[in-house]
Amino acid sequence: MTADPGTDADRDLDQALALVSRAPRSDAAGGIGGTGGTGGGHRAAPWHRARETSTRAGSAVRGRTHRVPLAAALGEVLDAPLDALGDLPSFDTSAMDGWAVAGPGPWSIRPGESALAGSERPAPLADGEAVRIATGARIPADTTAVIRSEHSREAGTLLYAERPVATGQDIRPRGQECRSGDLLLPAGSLVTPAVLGLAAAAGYDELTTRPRPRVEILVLGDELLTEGPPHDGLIRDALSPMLGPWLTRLGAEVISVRRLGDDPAGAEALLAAVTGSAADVVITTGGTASGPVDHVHPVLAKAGAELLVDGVAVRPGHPMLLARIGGGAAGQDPVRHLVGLPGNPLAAVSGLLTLAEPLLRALAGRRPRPRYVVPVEGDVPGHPHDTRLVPVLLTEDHAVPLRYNGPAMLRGVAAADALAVVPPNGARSGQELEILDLPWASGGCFT
Ligand SMILES: Nc1nc2c(c(=O)[nH]1)N[C@H]1C(S)=C(S)[C@@H](COP(=O)(O)OP(=O)(O)OC[C@H]3O[C@@H](n4cnc5c(N)ncnc54)[C@H](O)[C@@H]3O)O[C@H]1N2
Ligand code: MOO
Repeated sequence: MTADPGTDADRDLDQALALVSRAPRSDAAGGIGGTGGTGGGHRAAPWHRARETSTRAGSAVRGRTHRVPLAAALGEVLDAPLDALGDLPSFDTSAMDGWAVAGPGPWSIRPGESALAGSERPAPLADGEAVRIATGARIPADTTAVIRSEHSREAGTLLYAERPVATGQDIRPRGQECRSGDLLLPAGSLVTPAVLGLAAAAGYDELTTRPRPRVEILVLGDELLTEGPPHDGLIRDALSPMLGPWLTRLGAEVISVRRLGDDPAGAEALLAAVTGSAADVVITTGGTASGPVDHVHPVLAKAGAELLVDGVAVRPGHPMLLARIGGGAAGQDPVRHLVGLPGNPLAAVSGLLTLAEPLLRALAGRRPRPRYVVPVEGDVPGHPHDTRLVPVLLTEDHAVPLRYNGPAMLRGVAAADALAVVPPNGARSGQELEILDLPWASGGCFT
């Protein structure tokens, strides 16, 4: 933020800045975040608690719903149960290529006729009769069994079984998988490719789902180049190319990515987004600490935002924050959240996994990701008070920490499968560490 504001709006913002720099940071989150300053103080939220707060914040928002064609529902969550619209299979079906037979053999072959999948139902079988049938074809009335072609022998007009024949064998009876009205999947299920297949098999053309949370990304900073090598104290913007696709992989709909300067116009644009964005979540990068032009906190104060998390006891990324805007006393205004990611690129990744991911999952109606642990290979140094998130490669049975894991570095995480959660004071070789999979490594890419 620069001095010498020219307009009323600039002056307002400047006053807000002055207010915030005099007063201790809001503690409105009931002690969740703390006064923080740059967020790394002793009142920063413990890492697990910050994630829980984020999940709770997302779960508290009444979700939107929409009805969409099957393909558009992929990666969203069902808002209504998936009930069987009819019986499945909807008719008695042959499970094998072979013969439909009635009664004990040998059977006389019905000449010139085959029951094929999708074709009309053949005439009922008389006792002692056999008709050629294909997998998926409708079973003629009065059939007692299907005999696989490789278990049968034709001799002239007669058919012989080469194995004992059990009544009902290789017939899939109508309703074997479900009866009309059965619950196939409860509301809250994630629409995976398998769910799309099931929904189609059950006859659905559309599904009612929770839409993806809309995200707007605001990259703050004057020192950022959009092309070419870094020069003259200017650096490349590493976050714009990374965050959009990453958030998409986390299940968000990214509606815009904008760069804002550190000048009053940038602060005004930030305020406008905080108070009026069409997004459910505004994600900012940079400007979270206490530098002379760090204006995220002052803008949030001016917008009357509630700081739910203001600093997290995690390295890198401790100045990250989560704020709630709107909602009103009676909950009449739309609720929007802001996740403030620190500008250092690995610190931004840390904030993405700590605050943005749990928030987005909850807003999308998804359950928190299951926790799992893997033994670490080698001792890992810890921070005396804070959790560390360390990029790791996953082998069959170990997490192998990677070098180049400093807050300003992406070299480690770019080669990583996951981040390991290292408790305060570090971990001994073989100790089990919680693992946060990166979305492309965990196979969740269809979202
Ligand atoms: N007095 C203190 N200063 C700082 C503290 C502190 O506790 N006390 N914390 C440090 C830590 S830790 C972090 S993390 C950063 C957070 O800083 P900000 O969120 O305010 O971010 P900036 O100051 O804007 O930038 C920090 C750093 O990151 C670079 N950056 C910013 N945006 C991008 C981008 N899009 N692509 C690549 N690199 C980016 C920026 O140039 C700076 O080098 O604060 C410390 N300071
Ligand atoms: O939180 Mo900062 O990430 O240590 O650079």
